[in-house]
Amino acid sequence: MSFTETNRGCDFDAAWLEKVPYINSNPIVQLVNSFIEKRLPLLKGKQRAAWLLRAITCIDLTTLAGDDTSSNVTRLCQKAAEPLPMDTVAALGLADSDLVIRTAAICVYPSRVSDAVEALNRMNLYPKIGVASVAAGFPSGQYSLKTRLEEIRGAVANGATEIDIVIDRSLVLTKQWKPLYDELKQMKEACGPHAHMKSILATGELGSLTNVYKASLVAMMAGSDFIKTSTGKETVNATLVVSYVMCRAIGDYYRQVGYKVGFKPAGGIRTANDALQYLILIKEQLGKEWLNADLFRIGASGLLLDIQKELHHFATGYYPKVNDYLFE
Ligand SMILES: O=C[C@H](O)COP(=O)(O)O
Repeated sequence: MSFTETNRGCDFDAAWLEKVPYINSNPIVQLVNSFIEKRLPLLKGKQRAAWLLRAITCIDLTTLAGDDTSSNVTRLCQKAAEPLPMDTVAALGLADSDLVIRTAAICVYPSRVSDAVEALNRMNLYPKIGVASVAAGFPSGQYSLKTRLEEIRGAVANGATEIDIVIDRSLVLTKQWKPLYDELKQMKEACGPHAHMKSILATGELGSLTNVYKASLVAMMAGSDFIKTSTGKETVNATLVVSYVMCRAIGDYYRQVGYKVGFKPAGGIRTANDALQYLILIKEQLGKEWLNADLFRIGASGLLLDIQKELHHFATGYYPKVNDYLFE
């Protein structure tokens, strides 16, 4: 990953938000289902394998558990560096190629950032593999702004290269768009000039698709480098329908303001098919240029195993059993 100073924000535009029409979910559900049903079966054989490899390079490999320790964070970093077993890499014909398959980043709690930085440094992969820290009172956002900002600064000081902040959903539910913008501007400032800010909207708690669209716009106006669906801790996490709405907002923002903002679905993405559906959606909505780790991430703790199994089967004709992974 390259880290350049980013400035994707613009002034708060209340008139733009007022013009946003009511967004009805029914036609979007039908539209999304119909194009995914058509496109997904068309991805077969080598093309499907290539898309799965692409998906791996866009994963923010995540552990966000109360029992995380330096050991499991170290193992996560090793997985991020070598997400596919050697025999799969060899069978795919990638062993001698220049193509290095790694995940884009790992994603951890703020107190595990130093462990991740140390582990990646030992492999000379920091910051080639990014260290994303959740912050700002993850997952609820229900803390004072002061402590939320301090948490961001602390994670950056410990070496986080990306900060996944959560928004205060109460500001959306009470339509306080300008206060939301002001908070997010301060969070972006707390990230400093190098750490990228991903804004988690927690769409499952925003009440309506219209709110999802408006919150997406406000997060982008405030300078977010990415907008992200969910923490993985809400009752409803990433869905294709909210992703469609967020991608519409990203496309509209790009046409109006001129900045490309990234998209990160997260929460409950577990299978190769789940991942491919998001890739199809992004390509359809935003175009091929968004299909890389600078503009697209998948936040997932449990997706890699399913992709590993499918690629192994594709390359060798053998479906590994769970036991095959026990001693990795
Ligand atoms: O940001 C990433 C999410 O917390 C991951 O959610 P997951 O554990 O459901 O994959």
